[in-house]
Amino acid sequence: MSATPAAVIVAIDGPSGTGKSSTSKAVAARLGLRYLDTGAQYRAMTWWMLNNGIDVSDPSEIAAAADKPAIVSGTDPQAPGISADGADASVPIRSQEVTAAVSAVSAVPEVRTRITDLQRTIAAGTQEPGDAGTGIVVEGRDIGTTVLPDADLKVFLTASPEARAARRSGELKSADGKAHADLAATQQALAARDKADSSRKTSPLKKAGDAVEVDTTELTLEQVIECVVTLVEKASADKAGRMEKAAR
Ligand SMILES: Nc1ncnc2c1ncn2[C@@H]1O[C@H](COP(=O)(O)OP(=O)(O)OP(=O)(O)O)[C@@H](O)[C@H]1O
Ligand SMILES: Nc1ccn([C@H]2C[C@H](O)[C@@H](COP(=O)(O)O)O2)c(=O)n1
Repeated sequence: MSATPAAVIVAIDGPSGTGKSSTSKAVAARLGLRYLDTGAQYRAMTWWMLNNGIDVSDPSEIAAAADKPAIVSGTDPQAPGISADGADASVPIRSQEVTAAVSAVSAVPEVRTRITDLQRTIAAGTQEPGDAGTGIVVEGRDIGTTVLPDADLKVFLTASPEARAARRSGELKSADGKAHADLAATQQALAARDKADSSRKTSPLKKAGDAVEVDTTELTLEQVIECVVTLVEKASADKAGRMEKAAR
């Protein structure tokens, strides 16, 4: 008889616009797992700094302020939510101003240490009663390499620059109601953010050696979700099998 599925820790990394958030939320909702958007945490830190007069072009000012705001992330995949010092940050963290500054803020080691500690506490489930021993899907840039190197499953999503820009400008179009977002400008902005995120010294965007790479360029979102659900179910069954064997 097969073992009951085990609670799993899933790391989903990749560049911007590859589908990490959409996929992670849907997979977590389907499998009854918690969900953590780590990009939202870096964005909330950036938003707080912009609102509190921190010069985000000065790494030493960023470092000195890194331990100041209380960043609280929800883990419900249907309504994750995020706040900074008690203020709801869910909407403003998606502004152009925050997007333009977040790579600089997230490159500062003191910021990364602070946010990484938070991420590990949330993943361990020790923050909220009832979370301990429950699984989670954590998405970001360095989850498989640095934050949760012992994750039960690591997935690295990719997509061509053209596909990613088309997805993003579709999003911008629906947000501002204008007929066309500038595709070339969107592609350029994505490339600049990828370059900054993958070339920083501390914990850059990188595929973990043991991650499963999924190229989403030619896949619909639903196909990507199906693919990752299958990978998670297998990782969960394998883990349950190992636990059962160890208990014998
Ligand atoms: N396979 C896909 N096919 C078509 N559209 C997709 C696919 N995956 C995601 N999308 C769409 O692309 C957009 C970006 O997706 P999403 O926000 O999930 O990417 P992301 O990797 O989390 O980006 P970021 O790191 O910038 O937050 C969304 O509008 C989403 O619906
Ligand atoms: N684990 C992570 C997650 C995010 N970041 C930084 C780099 C991104 O450009 C930025 C915003 O992320 P997004 O909301 O676009 O997923 O946050 C990081 O450094 N490490």
